Amino acid sequence: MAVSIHIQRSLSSATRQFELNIQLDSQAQRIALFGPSGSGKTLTIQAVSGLMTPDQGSIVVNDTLLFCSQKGVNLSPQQRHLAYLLQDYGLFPHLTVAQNISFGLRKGWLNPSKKWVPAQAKKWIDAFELTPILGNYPGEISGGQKQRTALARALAVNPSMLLLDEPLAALDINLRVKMRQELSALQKRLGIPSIIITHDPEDAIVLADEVYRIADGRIVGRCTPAELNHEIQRSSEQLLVDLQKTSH
Ligand SMILES: Nc1ncnc2c1ncn2[C@@H]1O[C@H](COP(=O)(O)OP(=O)(O)OP(=O)(O)O)[C@@H](O)[C@H]1O
Repeated sequence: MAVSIHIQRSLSSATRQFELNIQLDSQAQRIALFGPSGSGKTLTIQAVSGLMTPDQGSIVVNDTLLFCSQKGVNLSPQQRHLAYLLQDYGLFPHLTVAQNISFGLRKGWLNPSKKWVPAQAKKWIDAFELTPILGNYPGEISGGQKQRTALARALAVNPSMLLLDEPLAALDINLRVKMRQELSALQKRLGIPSIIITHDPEDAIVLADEVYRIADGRIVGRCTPAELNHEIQRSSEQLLVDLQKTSH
């Protein structure tokens, strides 16, 4: 994948001002934006998906110009053909699992009927073993099933890229480890490019080929997952040494 993000956006509320200034060029298939809460991860991924319009700059994904302030280009989220998996999965609570998955494939504005399952959706329902819960509502299924439902909905429209916003944050620790491995296997199987945003180093290590650090609205560094892993291990060893020192 080739991604080029060069964007600026100023945001101000009554109490604070935030400057987003992202400069990123990558050829990696799987990218992680890794940084603390409030660093600008969501704003960046929203700009790529078309949900937030930068004040200026450009965004190119695989030779397609998605946004360019100079040329007056700003494709709608639908025109961008990207799948955006939200942190809380964004499932419609009043629609069944089957209806949620079929939602993006419906023709017209009406909700999909409870019986209609298009072929593109069927493929993902089988892949994620969702058949037994097709008639259930989001409130009646587990966290892992919600995530698989949201993924099936995102993938059913045949996107050219997958945008993942803290995809594991809502899961408990055991399920998180399992779903991280499942997601990694899925990335490899599909070969679909992805951008994941996360504050969890484990996500970045397992789900990316290239890690971009983000802080205060800027990209402040780049490393490989192996380098990040090494750094995390070193700092936890150091923490252990410090703890031993203070306990003597
Ligand atoms: N409409 C807005 N007006 C003013 N400030 C905003 C607005 N939207 C976002 N911000 C600020 O921009 C900053 C970056 O927000 P963003 O949601 O991108 O952070 P994040 O890195 O995704 O954080 P988290 O991991 O907590 O989701 C935050 O400090 C936030 O308060």
